[in-house]
Amino acid sequence: MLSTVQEIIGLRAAQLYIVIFVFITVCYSVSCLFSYFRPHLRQLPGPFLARFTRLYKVYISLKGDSHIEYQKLHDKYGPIIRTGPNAVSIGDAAMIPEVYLQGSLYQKSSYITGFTFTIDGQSMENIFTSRDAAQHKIMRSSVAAKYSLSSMLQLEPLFDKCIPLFVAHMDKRAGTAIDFGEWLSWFSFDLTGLLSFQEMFGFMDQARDINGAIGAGWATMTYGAIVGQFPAAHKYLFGNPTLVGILDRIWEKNPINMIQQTAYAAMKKYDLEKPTNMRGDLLEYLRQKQLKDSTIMDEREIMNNILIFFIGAVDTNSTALRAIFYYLVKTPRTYVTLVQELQDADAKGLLSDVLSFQEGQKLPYLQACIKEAMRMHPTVGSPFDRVVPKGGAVLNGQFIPEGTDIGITGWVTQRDKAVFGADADFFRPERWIEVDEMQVRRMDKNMLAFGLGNRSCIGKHVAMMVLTKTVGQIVRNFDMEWASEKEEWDTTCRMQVRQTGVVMRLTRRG
Ligand code: HEM
Repeated sequence: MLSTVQEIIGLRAAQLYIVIFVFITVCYSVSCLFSYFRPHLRQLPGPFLARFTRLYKVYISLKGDSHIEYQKLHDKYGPIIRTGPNAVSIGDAAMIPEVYLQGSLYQKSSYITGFTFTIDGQSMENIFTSRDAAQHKIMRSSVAAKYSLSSMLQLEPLFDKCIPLFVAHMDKRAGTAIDFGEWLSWFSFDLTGLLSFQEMFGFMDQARDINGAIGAGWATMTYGAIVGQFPAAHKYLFGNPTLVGILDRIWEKNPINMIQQTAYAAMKKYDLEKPTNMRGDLLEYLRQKQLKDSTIMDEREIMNNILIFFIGAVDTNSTALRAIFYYLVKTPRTYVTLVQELQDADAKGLLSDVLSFQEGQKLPYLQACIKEAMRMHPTVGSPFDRVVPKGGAVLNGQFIPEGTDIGITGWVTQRDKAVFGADADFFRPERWIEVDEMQVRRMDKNMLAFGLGNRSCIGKHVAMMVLTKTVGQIVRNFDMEWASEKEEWDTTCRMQVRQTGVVMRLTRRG
């Protein structure tokens, strides 16, 4: 083909390559120039490179510090900045209601494209990735009841099986320095298995990342963060069932396979045993739903829901737990206060052997520590992008054209000194307790830890149960100290902000 073209136009190979290169360079430069001058966006401040190309966002994603970068950018350029040819970041919580609280008016942008799963040879949208308002509504409402608070309380006996196991593992290692951050990941994976289909994977028992599942989950985050900038590429990469099929055969032990295979085995077991007691796990709910109406919940949809439960829960819960323990240990005064609250409640006979969720909810300092750590370290580090609807929007007096990706990150709004006070950069749980309701509401309006609106976190109740019960039970039993040679942890943002180097020493309290 190439040689025919050469013959026709009479060029040598080298000359032809130069022509192709020049042609592509000119096209790319022209499209960059168009991007730069995009009406209404060109007057917005922001980093120079971002005006031309999406590669700026890829660059800060790969650098791994976008959670910090967005803070710096807003400090430098103000509340509305241009972060891409067609992307804007907002740094003022006053604009949260416009972007996130208008039902489905502002649809999710394509930043989540890379997070679809291939199930039985078919690439499927899920609750997190769906950008079609009607499809998302059906998906979300079909499982909403299971994620409700009352339904989540049925899961409590499963927590009470897993948390004592975690405590026992900590007992075995008491007095030695351990990578507590890793342990939280292993605990979270095992717990999620129990809540999903009553099976633990054995991460805690083996004290290792089985099949490299947690590491591979992180690689998926990196893939998602980059492909989110070039969503059209996804269908040729991990959104391509043929490619995924080949990879699955070469790499049998990949984590999604591992979860799927364990889930299929658990489904078979469930069907065989036909349990009549209310087990409370997600699989039971989905199977029962399917029995009532298999058009809403077919076999693939069951697996889709199980996978999103895992992807939604494992890393987010462990990241939040790491943040809470880190800030408590690094601010010893707060650790002592929390121990005192737990001991006082214990002395009054208010606590069960394994702290119940309801008991934990009645401990104001515990709840304040959780909220404050999630303020200091929101799990998601990049803005949750939405698309400006038809007709455009006026934000802070600035017209933003329709089709623009627009987003806000909690890493900016949750450190706003005008709202949280001059000490907003410090962990101080008391800020949630010592003020009146009006100030709490004011601070809550800046909080994006679980997102807001119709795309906010559906798993918030599960998460609050994990955090309340786990933190309460560990702090109740152990003293903890920082045992890393390094003074600080390391944080890397690939959409989620993961921490490494959380080395601690736990000592059983007498
Ligand atoms: C501390 C733990 C957690 C944090 C901080 C967290 C955070 C978030 C945030 C910020 C969003 C909104 C993203 C956006 O607007 O684009 C979200 C959505 C979501 N989360 Fe969580 N999450 C946590 C735990 C969980 C758990 C335990 C589950 C499942 C059991 C879960 C499942 C989901 C799902 C399915 C969505 C998508 C909802 C939708 O688009 O309708 N999350 N989460």
